[in-house]
Amino acid sequence: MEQAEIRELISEEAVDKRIKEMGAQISKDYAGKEVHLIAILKGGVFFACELAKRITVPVTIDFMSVSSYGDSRESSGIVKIAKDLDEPIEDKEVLIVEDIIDSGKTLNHLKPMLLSRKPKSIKICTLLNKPERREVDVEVAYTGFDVPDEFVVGYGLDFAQNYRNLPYIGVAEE
Ligand SMILES: O=P(O)(O)OC[C@H]1O[C@H](OP(=O)(O)OP(=O)(O)O)[C@H](O)[C@@H]1O
Ligand SMILES: Nc1nc2[nH]cnc2c(=O)[nH]1
Ligand SMILES: [Mg+2]
Repeated sequence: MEQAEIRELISEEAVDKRIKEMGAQISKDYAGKEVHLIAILKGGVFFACELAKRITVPVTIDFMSVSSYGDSRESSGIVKIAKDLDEPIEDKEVLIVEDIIDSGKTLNHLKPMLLSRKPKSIKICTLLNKPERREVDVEVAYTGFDVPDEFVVGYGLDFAQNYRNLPYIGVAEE
């Protein structure tokens, strides 16, 4: 495995605290409704599971596998769907859950595709957002943290498939 130095950017405590706040906000916004989480594999799953535990309205969850980075630090620009959802989303209040929005290409591709399946509503929730790198516009309803233009790892985010299991957010130094 390629070794990288990991510098802590956001501590485990800060991430956990922010996820609790996001869960409380989502519970308030979806009061009286059910929320259907769509976790984007692989990275989004770690955050989605923690977030789901902090939401107090009824929650269902489904998974979709989309990947454009492969083992690289740069997006290939080609968004590959490796696994589709198991369930239809028609008439559901859908919340797409991502670990990071970087260029925006993944969600720019995914959102119209999911909208064509006629959900009642569709919103995006991301743990991390990298605004400096945005190439296409994406409307984000819930953001955990804005991060600088550095390659971050941990909490689901990988570098060549490693480091997803770190309980904090770090930067993989060159
Ligand atoms: O805004 P973008 O530039 O499209 O980048 C964001 C996407 O990149 C990462 O996925 P990746 O392709 O690395 O797949 P993975 O979650 O399986 O690692 C991340 O989980 C987002 O889905
Ligand atoms: N691990 C990781 N994956 C990404 N995908 C898009 N941006 C990033 C990033 O900064 N880190
Ligand atoms: Mg990745």
